[in-house]
Amino acid sequence: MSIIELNNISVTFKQKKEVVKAVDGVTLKIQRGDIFGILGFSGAGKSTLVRTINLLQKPSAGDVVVQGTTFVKNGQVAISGKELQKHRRKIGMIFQSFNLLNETSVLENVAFALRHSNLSDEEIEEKSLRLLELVDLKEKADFYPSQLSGGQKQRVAIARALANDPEILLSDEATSALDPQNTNQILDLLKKLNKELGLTIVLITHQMEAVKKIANRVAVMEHGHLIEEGSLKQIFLEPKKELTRNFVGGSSAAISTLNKLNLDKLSENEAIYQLTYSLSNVTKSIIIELYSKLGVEVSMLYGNVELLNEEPIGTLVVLLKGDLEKQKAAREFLAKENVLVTELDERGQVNA
Ligand SMILES: Nc1ncnc2c1ncn2[C@@H]1O[C@H](COP(=O)(O)OP(=O)(O)OP(=O)(O)O)[C@@H](O)[C@H]1O
Repeated sequence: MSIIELNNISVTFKQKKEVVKAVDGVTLKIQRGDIFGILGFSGAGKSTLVRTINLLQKPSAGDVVVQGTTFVKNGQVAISGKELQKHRRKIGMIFQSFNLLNETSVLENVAFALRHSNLSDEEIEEKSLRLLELVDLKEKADFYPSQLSGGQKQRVAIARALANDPEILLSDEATSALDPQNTNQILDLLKKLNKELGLTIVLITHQMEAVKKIANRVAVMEHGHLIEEGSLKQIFLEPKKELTRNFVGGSSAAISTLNKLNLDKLSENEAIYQLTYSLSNVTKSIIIELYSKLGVEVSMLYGNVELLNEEPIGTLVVLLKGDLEKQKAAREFLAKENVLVTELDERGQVNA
């Protein structure tokens, strides 16, 4: 049984005369132990959708079932306030803005989440320190949030979110305000918590890099709709929708490399492609064959191999030189070899 089931969820906001359908008929099943990435640009409806899981947002229509308990049936709340409160404690949540209490210490921030527990003051302190140790921040227990870096603040927020031993953690753009180094540390921590505690994580983000690093399943949202869903590998290597291709194409490292190269405008016989492929599917030296079989000249602009759920995935950005016919033959050859081909412009943006 899925740990989270959203069935045909819609959320409508009415503002004066305007009606905004923030979420439109989304059905989603999340399995226990998943790190489920929900990817989409700002305004796609990700936060609104995820807030229906703990009923911070009541859906206008649809069903919400969490850990086997029906919270909402046909758009109607189906659980008492008291029961909901009990269940909510088992659903941790972290945000882009950390939402810490600035007037209290790090330790008290975590302890605050335990104020309704049956633990004694001593036990609360002990547990809060244990949680801070889990996020590697025990030595900052007596500090105040203003004395911490963004990454450290997010770690306090994570410790607080784990205080009531939740099985689910909702992460709403938790790394969006952080620099790349802190982002990586937080993502590593989330992965560790998933592995060690079996925590199911719903990761809302507009950053493909975050999804790539830790998610095992991915859904893509656009204009309130869920437009695509699959395993990380499916989304990465076989994206079906234009928007998904855009997220996958033009990886941020490739874009930054291309910008540094500062290439001139491409001529008619030139094209830049991002090639993405699983190393286990592509064994031939495709680049050599492009030249030897098809007579297409290839310049390498960027290359990288990374692990996606332990599977090595290659990303190359190449400049191909050849007339239109050769370019077409090259694309067909690559597609036949299980290589995802995305055309980029000279700045690394996806050419629609
Ligand atoms: N309380 C609200 N009242 C009115 N409109 C809202 C409300 N909350 C969200 N919206 C609208 O619903 C749509 C989806 O917003 P939502 O915050 O869910 O998107 P998102 O994908 O999470 O983007 P972001 O990352 O920018 O928050 C937007 O058009 C937003 O303006």
